[in-house]
Amino acid sequence: MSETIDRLEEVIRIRRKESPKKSYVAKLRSKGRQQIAKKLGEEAVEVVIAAMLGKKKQVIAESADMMFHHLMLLADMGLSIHDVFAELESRKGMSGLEEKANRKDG
Ligand SMILES: N=c1c2ncn([C@@H]3O[C@H](COP(=O)(O)OP(=O)(O)OP(=O)(O)O)[C@@H](O)[C@H]3O)c2ncn1[C@@H]1O[C@H](COP(=O)(O)O)[C@@H](O)[C@H]1O
Repeated sequence: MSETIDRLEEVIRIRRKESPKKSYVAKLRSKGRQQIAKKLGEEAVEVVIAAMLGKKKQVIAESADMMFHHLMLLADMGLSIHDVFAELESRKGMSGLEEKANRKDG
């Protein structure tokens, strides 16, 4: 699982520098961060719709699209999914309700 993510992060890092004519990653990247973020939002909505319809296969496919675009957005910001994993790790053992109560303003 982590290997798949690591491989994909590496592919994205390399493909970002390709010609937009040859690579989807390069093409979307050339449109700017707003477009990457927009695409992530669209894919997330598609996951939600598939889930509401109870379509498991579609949820899997749309989740893959969403995760791929999330990795692209993180890469565009000089971040890695491992930064997100570290944040999740730091929350270990803390109830979501407790975390919410301790939150200042985000
Ligand atoms: N995992 C993915 C991946 N998942 C989704 N997508 C693309 O994300 C897009 C999702 O958009 P939509 O579903 O809305 O379909 P669309 O109609 O093409 O969307 P528009 O952008 O045209 O609006 C599609 O074009 C998919 O091909 C991906 N494109 C690339 N990868 C990986 O990235 C690697 C490098 O890709 P290139 O940069 O194209 O070489 C590939 O080998 C794959 O491993």
